[in-house]
Amino acid sequence: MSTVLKVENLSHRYSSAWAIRDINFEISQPGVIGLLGSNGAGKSTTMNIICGVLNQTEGNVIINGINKSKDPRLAKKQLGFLPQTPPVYSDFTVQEFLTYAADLRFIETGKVKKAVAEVMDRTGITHFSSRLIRNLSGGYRQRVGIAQAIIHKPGIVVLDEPTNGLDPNQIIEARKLIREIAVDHTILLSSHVLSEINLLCRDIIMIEGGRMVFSDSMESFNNYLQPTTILVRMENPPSESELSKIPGVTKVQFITDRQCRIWFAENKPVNESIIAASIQHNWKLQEISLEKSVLDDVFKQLSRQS
Ligand SMILES: Nc1ncnc2c1ncn2[C@@H]1O[C@H](COP(=O)(O)OP(=O)(O)OP(=O)(O)O)[C@@H](O)[C@H]1O
Repeated sequence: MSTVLKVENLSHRYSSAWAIRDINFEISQPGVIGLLGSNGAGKSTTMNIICGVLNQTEGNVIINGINKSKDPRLAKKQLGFLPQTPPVYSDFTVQEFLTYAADLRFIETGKVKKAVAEVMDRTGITHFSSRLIRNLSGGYRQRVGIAQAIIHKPGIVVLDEPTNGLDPNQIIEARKLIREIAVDHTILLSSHVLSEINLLCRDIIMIEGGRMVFSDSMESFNNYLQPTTILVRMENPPSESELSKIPGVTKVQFITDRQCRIWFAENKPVNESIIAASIQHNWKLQEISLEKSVLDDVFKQLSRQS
């Protein structure tokens, strides 16, 4: 399948410091690709460059074979963008705003009406077509934001933290819509929340401190996450110091009277030793489960390796 987006040696320097250095990746088929990074990692800078809002200091962005620096207008035609704050005008109705967006995206005048109707249907906002955007809920405003990003049927859609600021129900709805759109679009979606990327994305690109530290399938990322702690619940638990004596245990912390979290040395889970000790001392084990690394630990591990 042909490459939809290629990012080559991308670096950007704001006045005082480098925000991103040497980012490289290639995306070639429909689906959602996650751009994961903590706050300040460089996600927005990368996305703003890809979408032509910012010019990179070094490197290339090639969209559907078109180099963004050489032919920005044609490159932009291949791309839809929803920035962190939806670029919607509160005093426009949904229909007026999308008609305006169609114009900005160079859709031929005779085809605008149909494009607006189609995209409202696709994003589930037809019933609000005459409503002022200022009177829409955050979730529907976000739908309008997504609609303007796909109205011209671009090859790639870039969504910068699209579920940020939405309530839990709106988040579920937004994810559903993103999955639907991903059936025939390639979506690059940023988030600082691993679980969000995990739920939505086929592949993951992770940046930290402006550098790319991981790029592979979500499946191999999940395999990479090693368990580092065990959550244990016992009806008759021993003291913290007694648990700490089990070989391999590095730290014990009680969360409630009967539940504790146990840390162990890297790659050496101590679950079997805990089960054996519980039987021996009648601690009455009720629950034991391995917990995978928290995102901060993953960032640290991957950053160290790069
Ligand atoms: N206009 C700017 N001028 C100077 N430095 C900037 C500017 N915009 C961003 N930066 C810096 O560049 C780095 C990357 O910022 P960026 O906004 O791309 O990160 P991010 O991963 O999108 O973070 P967030 O999730 O908080 O938006 C940060 O250190 C940030 O402080």
